[in-house]
Amino acid sequence: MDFLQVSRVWYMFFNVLVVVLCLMFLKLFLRCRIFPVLAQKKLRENGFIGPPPSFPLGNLNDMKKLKMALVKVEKSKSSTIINHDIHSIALPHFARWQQQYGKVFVYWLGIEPFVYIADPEFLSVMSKGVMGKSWGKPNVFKKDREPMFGTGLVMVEGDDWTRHRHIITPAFAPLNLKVMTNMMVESTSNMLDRWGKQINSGNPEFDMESEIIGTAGEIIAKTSFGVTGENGTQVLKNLRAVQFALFNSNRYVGVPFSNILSYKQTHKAKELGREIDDLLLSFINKRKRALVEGDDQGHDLLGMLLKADHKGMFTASELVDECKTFFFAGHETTALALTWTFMLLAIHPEWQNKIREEIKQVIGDSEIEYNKLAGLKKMSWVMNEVLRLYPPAPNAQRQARQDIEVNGRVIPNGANIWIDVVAMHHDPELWGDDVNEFKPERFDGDLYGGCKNKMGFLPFGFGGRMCIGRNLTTMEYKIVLSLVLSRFEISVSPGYRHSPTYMLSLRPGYGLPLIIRPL
Ligand code: HEM
Repeated sequence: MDFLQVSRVWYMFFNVLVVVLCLMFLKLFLRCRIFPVLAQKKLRENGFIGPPPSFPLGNLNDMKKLKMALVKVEKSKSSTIINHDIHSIALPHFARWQQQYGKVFVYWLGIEPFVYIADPEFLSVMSKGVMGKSWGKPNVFKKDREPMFGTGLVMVEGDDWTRHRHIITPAFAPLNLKVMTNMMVESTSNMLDRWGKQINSGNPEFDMESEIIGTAGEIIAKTSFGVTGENGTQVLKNLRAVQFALFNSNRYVGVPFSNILSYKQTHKAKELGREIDDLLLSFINKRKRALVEGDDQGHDLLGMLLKADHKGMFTASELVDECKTFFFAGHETTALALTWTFMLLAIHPEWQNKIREEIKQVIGDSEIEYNKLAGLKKMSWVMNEVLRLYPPAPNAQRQARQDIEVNGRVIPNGANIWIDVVAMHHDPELWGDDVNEFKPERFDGDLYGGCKNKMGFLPFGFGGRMCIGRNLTTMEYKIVLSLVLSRFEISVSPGYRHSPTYMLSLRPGYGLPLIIRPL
């Protein structure tokens, strides 16, 4: 090849490279600038306005500033005040924007538009025309939370969602849950014995949040995939570490190339995710072999799925994703429902007594039996009231996979939807003037607690995608609460600082120190 030929090849290569780079740049420009501008125009034409976004952060900076301002105000306040009017404390940006733009508006996470909804009437009309399988889950979260949920039930869409939901639903049937009673009693009793020892040694103060999260983690690992012992500890450790890497950091979800900015955490979460997958996969394979040999005694959700799944409806990796999903969707939510319950009962000893009385009547001195739990009616009111005031899942999310018309306005295909459950649960127009008071009796004979619109009370979401684990949660809630209140009385420690904080879920910002005394 002479010099002329070589330089011609280089010239062509260079030209191709320039074209490829230009195409890549064009694609990027379209995705990051043109499409968001077009989406904003379309939303505005349909009457959806909101705080003006900037490029590339959207409204993330405003959110941060409002949060910082709140932290300053909070620091100047007395720490002893426990106020249940928490919307502007936990979600100050939404509270502020609601005052300016009403109960439906648009805000931006980076280049992703979110239609914010705190109006149950709007929500009701919007969701009427869309079936469970036709809803999307925001792609931006799907990608971000891949190590936690993979393509499990929380994230899957379309016909795949119908298939997953259809296979999984029977695993949560009452007969299957019944056999988990002993697993829950055992883990809770171990925790209470530990408390007894600590109290006897002269220290009656406990951080209830971490106590309950530890026990709920153990319970969900046992009831979901039967993991105990050393394997169980390792899986639990990794699962928590993934969550920590993803959510205890200041990440810019929705901002182009944000993964590079938070490369360390994202990479760590992915690595841990892969380790969890390997651990669970080896565990699942072992269980599959045991099942074939007629030797699987697992009364957990995985056991139910494996038994129902003998025709191979789920692949091994789908089973792994479902196990992770059960853990992440079910562990902290249940733990937080209990944690907030203990806070509320600690400041309302009269309700501790009422429930204790009910436990005596319904369960007496006998062992806890699944069939008796339904008789704990007042406890159900308390659970509902806690989920209303402090919903562990403070929002529900969707993504439109088609244009959706709501009262003549169109939510365009691709727009994300953010339903603010905390706002609706604290809206005096829906609940009346006593909206921010702890009044479990509002649920006496009324599943919606007197809310003026049934879509205004959504602790477990709505429509076909409503939480599949709500019966499991109710069972665990009642078992743990019955065992704790039968042995102990609780009060708030002077060290408690009331600061409900949004961190994917709604949790106490500084833990929940409580004083526990044997009865
Ligand atoms: C207090 C406890 C719990 C709360 C507050 C809660 C709340 C929620 C909410 C708000 C949703 C979204 C619904 C929607 O988008 O409309 C959901 C979905 C889901 N939850 Fe729960 N949950 C709890 C416990 C559990 C438990 C114990 C499990 C399983 C072990 C579980 C598994 C799931 C799954 C798999 C989904 C996705 C359902 C689907 O998209 O088809 N949850 N939950």
